[in-house]
Amino acid sequence: MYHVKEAFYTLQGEGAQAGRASIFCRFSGCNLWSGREVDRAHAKCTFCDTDFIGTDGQNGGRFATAAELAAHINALWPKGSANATPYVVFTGGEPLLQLDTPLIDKLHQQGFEVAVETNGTLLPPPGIDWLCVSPKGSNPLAITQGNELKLVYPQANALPPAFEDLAFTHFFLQPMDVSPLGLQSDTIAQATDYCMANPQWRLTLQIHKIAGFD
Ligand SMILES: C[S@@+](CC[C@H](N)C(=O)[O-])C[C@H]1O[C@@H](n2cnc3c(N)ncnc32)[C@H](O)[C@@H]1O
Ligand SMILES: Nc1nc2[nH]cc(C(=O)O)c2c(=O)[nH]1
Ligand code: SF4
Ligand SMILES: [Mg+2]
Repeated sequence: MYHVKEAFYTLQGEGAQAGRASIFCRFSGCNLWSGREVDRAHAKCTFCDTDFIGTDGQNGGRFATAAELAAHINALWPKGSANATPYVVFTGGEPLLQLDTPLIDKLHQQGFEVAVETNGTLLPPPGIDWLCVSPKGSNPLAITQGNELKLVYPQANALPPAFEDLAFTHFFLQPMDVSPLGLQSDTIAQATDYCMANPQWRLTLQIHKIAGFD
């Protein structure tokens, strides 16, 4: 049984694929936080910007089989876009708690490229077409290679030099959005300064928040 918080058609807002039309499938649940505000301060990941509890979001629900969830995702992709490769981004919560080979296979059969946004602490199933790893504090990485490493910045226990020799094609700093924490801090300026001083790193901004879409 797959538990999906929400699923929607939008543009990828982050990283090297920013601007690309995408179905986002947000799985429920995470291994680093319960998702409850009362637990945030003591969680293994404390700055999350996302509600991933339950299955009550837009197009959310419980799906008994890979075929059912793949069909649900396929129905959200616009018809008559024959020159674009359909693209689905699995996120969460932590998608590697639920994403499996049968679901990836079904999506490939339907012509989709499959992307994943993960905290990197769990091993992925084979067949993922675009893997984005976003380390969280001192939580050990199980994944040390992929397409992009997207580090939320700054994090006291996850400094960029700890990651810069890993086998990723792209290295991004994403300024921490501290508004979910009720804080104010110029993390965009801090990330900008770091990328200018350390050119291996590129700045990525969350364009969906700037532009005002999901
Ligand atoms: C909500 S997470 C879900 C996927 C996975 N659990 C992970 O952490 O990568 C999606 C993306 O949002 C990023 N993110 C979460 N909270 C953020 C924040 N407050 N500011 C900037 N990026 C954030 C994560 O690092 C990750 O790249
Ligand atoms: N537009 C848009 N792009 C995104 N890229 C990563 C997101 C995520 O929450 O994983 C996200 C999201 O929530 N919305
Ligand atoms: S690991 Fe990802 S989903 Fe889980 S709490 Fe952290 S940012 Fe949110
Ligand atoms: Mg998000």
